[in-house]
Order: sequence, then structure tokens, then C-alpha cells
Amino acid sequence: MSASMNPVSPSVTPPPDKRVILEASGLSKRFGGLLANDDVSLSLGTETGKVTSVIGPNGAGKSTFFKMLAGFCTPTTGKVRLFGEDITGLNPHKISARGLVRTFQETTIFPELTALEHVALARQLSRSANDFQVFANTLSARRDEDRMRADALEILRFLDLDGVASSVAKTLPHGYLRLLGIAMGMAASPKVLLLDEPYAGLNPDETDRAVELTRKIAASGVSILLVEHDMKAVMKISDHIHVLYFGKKIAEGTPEEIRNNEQVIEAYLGKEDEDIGL
Ligand SMILES: Nc1ncnc2c1ncn2[C@@H]1O[C@H](COP(=O)(O)OP(=O)(O)OP(=O)(O)O)[C@@H](O)[C@H]1O
Repeated sequence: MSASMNPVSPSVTPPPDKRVILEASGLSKRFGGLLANDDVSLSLGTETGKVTSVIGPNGAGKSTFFKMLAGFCTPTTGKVRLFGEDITGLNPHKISARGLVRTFQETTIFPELTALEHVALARQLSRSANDFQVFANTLSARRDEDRMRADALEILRFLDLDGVASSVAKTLPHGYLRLLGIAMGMAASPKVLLLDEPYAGLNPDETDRAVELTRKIAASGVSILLVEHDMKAVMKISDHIHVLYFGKKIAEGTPEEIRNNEQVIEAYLGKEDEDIGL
């Protein structure tokens, strides 16, 4: 008798919902004896353009979680789905091509290249199915290059960075380099943008500007997932917050719910370098 004819066939798992933007289920990561992430689940739901934050004291496992989402580190157990597709363990380039993009770190900045060249390069790398073509001096490659530069300028304009388009990176202040990293992420046309501590080291004015920019990106329909220690910024910008503590998720909710959550307050108590913004 075939399984389908079995009257007591086991319950069938429903197919993954393709409308769910990003879903991590039961992610764990073990480094030797250390469980850096312990059964962490998170869903961005189906509504695009929201800002979701992951917070937690130093060493809570936030970066590890992001690295697993973006393919920079393979989960020990668990699954990551993007619009219902299993992307667990794919490499970062493949994940980025599907729309989940982690912003470039400052270490990816080339001091002698202009802001425009950085974004054009990021665009080119994200688009190149064929690496050889990028470097080949063919007519089509040159045409591509012109298009990439035009796209890059449009991205810089959108982020209000066109004023520094022709400035070389080594002359740009730290705040602009952070924004340039975000612009390079945007060059890959993300559906979900992972921002890893985008406001670190920024002064209050620069933070306000970067928060506004984050909002503008979200308003354009890109879902934002961010890890950040600046609690004032997190509370201001987030629609939803998840809290990690010693690798485990201890809470999730709106900024108001998180601010008033006893377990969260407890986790942050006595951490002089961290301010939950109470
Ligand atoms: N590659 C690795 N090998 C061994 N241990 C690691 C590795 N990466 C992270 N860890 C450990 O995993 C734990 C979580 O680190 P992680 O960087 O994810 O925390 P975090 O919340 O991002 O911290 P922070 O806010 O300080 O950046 C830490 O104890 C860290 O030392």
C-alpha cells in the first residue's frame, strides 16, 4: 500500500510560506565547548520595509547569528529560509544574489578609490554571473561599467551621498565610511539588509543622519535587520527587537515591551558599557 493510501499516515509538514521574508529556526552554533548560539529562532514576517533589531550584551552571540544568516558561518544545527527557500549553508555570494545582503565592513574599503567607484564595484560584483567578463576588456564589459557607474550615482543620490561621490575614501570621515558601507550593500539591490553595528563610533549628529538613512532605506521597501549597541538609536528606529543573552533568545517585542521586560533589564544590569536607555 502506498503512503498516500495509509489511513493513519503521519501528519504532513506544510510547505514553507514563500511570503515570509526571512526565517531562522532553531539556529545553534558551537565553537568547541562554547555554544555561541543556542536554538535561536526569528521571523521577519511578511510585511516588507520593517526595521528589526537584535540586541544583547557583549558576547551574547549577535555577530555569530548574523554570520549564519548571511552564509559567513555554517550553523551547527537549524535552518535559514529566505522567502521560503532554504538558504542554510549557501555561500555569502549566493545568499546575497537571492536578496539577503550584509553591509560591507570598513575593511572592504580601498583608500584610493572614490565613493562612486566603491559603489560601482559593489554593484558589478553583485551582478557578475561571470567573473571573467568583469575583467575582460570587451565592449559589453565597458558598457556594463558605464551602467554600473550610473546605477552607483543613483544609489549615492538616494542616500544623499552624491556630494562625496568623487572623494577618495581615505579623505572621508569615519561617519561617511560607515554610510559608504551601507551604500555598497544597497548596490546589491537587497530585499533584506543586515546592518552590523551601523552606528558604532559615530557622533550624535552622524548617528541621527545614519538613523534617518536607515529609515529611508526601510521606507523604500527593504527589510532591515540590525545589530547595534546604541540603545537610544535601537529604541528609536526598531519596529521589533529580539534580545540574545549567552547565546539564547530571552525576549522579543516592541521597543516598549523590551524596555520594560524584567529579564532584559536583568541581563543589562551592571553592564557599564551598555545602556538599555531606561
Ligand atoms: N570563530 C570563533 N571561534 C571561537 N569562538 C567564537 C568565534 N566567534 C565567536 N566566538 C565566541 O562566541 C561568543 C559570541 O560571540 P559574538 O561575536 O557572536 O557575540 P556578540 O554578541 O556579537 O558580541 P559583541 O557585541 O561583543 O560584538 C563569544 O563568546 C565569542 O568569543
